[in-house]
Amino acid sequence: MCKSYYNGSSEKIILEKATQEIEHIQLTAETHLNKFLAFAQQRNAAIAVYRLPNDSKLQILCDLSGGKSIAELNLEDLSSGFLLHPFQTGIDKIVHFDSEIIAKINLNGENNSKDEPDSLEWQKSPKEEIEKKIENSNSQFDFNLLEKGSNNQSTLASDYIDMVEKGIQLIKREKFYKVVPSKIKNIESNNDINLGQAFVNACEKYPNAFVNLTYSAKTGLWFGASPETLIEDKKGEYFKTMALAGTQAKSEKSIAETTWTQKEIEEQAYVSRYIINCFKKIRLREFDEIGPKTIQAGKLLHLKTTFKVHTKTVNFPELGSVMLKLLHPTSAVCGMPKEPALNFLTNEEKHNRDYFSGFLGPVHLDGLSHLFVNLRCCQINNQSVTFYAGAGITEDSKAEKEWEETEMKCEVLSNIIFGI
Ligand SMILES: C=C(O[C@@H]1C=C(C(=O)O)C=C[C@H]1O)C(=O)O
Repeated sequence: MCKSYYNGSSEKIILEKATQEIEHIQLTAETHLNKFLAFAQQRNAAIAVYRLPNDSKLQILCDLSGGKSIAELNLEDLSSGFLLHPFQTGIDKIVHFDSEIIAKINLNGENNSKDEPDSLEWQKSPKEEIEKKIENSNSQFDFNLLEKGSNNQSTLASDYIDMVEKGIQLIKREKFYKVVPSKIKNIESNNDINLGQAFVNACEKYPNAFVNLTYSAKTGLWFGASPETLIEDKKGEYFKTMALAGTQAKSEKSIAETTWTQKEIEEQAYVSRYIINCFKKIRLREFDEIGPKTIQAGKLLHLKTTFKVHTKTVNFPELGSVMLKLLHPTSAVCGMPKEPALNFLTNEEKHNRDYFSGFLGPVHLDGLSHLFVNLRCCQINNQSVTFYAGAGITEDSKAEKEWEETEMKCEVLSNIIFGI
């Protein structure tokens, strides 16, 4: 007869020990992210980490081939993945990361404690061996291997103010009605940024932003927390876009009590009008228009109008792809009319906007393509970080105030990265 040595209390101890061990190997979101980023850099892979607005999951997408450059964008032709598009069209910098590996990290609900483990879920991976390699990796992302920043001269306040004054003069002479000059701010870094921690902090601080961190040898390392959707296209269901413009610092007043000046109301109305003109070009008349409403993006407030089309009702399955071509660059980041405003920016801005005020986001993932305007972003280089920001100018603009606005916009991430 087989004797059983069952002993309730020792079994309990074994179980407790095993549970402790499992908890020990469960990691925080910050540690998971740092492992993924170091792995991607070492393998020459492309990686996109993002958190959609008001979501509790961090999504990680990795392309072991390092991403593909695309000559001409056609959303319909892309496989499921992540897209990065620069501000300027017609330059060789549109890059698509294929969704070869997909993982999700569920943050621990509302009272997410930084020391509590966050569960990692593998949704798609080519080999178990890769999962193990990432999970067991102890190496760190090496900032010394990044390029030195090419946009390395911060824009001087006096140069920015001169550019804005010049823009106002041209508006008065009716060359255009609105233009959005941008600047860069370069801050030296000692190459010891904790990317995982910065990402998780940005998610907590900006719950309704699209928080994103992308890296590939082709595109470099970019970090952003964008408040602005360019297109949201849910196959067979809906298409959405938004007119976001007008900026003020959040005061003691509640959002409901916030008031806007004529200048900001006009500036945002131009963006709405621009979107409606794009709908007109394709003879689309049926859309919902919600707003303008005041929304909060960290310490800043903006005016936002949402446009929604029920794609099934209007029988326009390629609406997302068509609207994307018409919308970019919108008058929220370029100006109106588009051509003269763009010429002004090309002639006057001394830096290259690169991916700033372009667009980025997941494409064809679970039937959703959600592209955001790349705002409140920075490029992390070897020994420096370059922050980008712009401000919408109309006839009633005050140049010094616009400079202050760009400073506040740079602080969105410089605060997270450097505490300034
Ligand atoms: C250009 C930026 O933001 C855009 C310009 C805004 C404005 O001029 O008020 C507001 C929101 C964005 O559409 C930026 O963040 O750099």
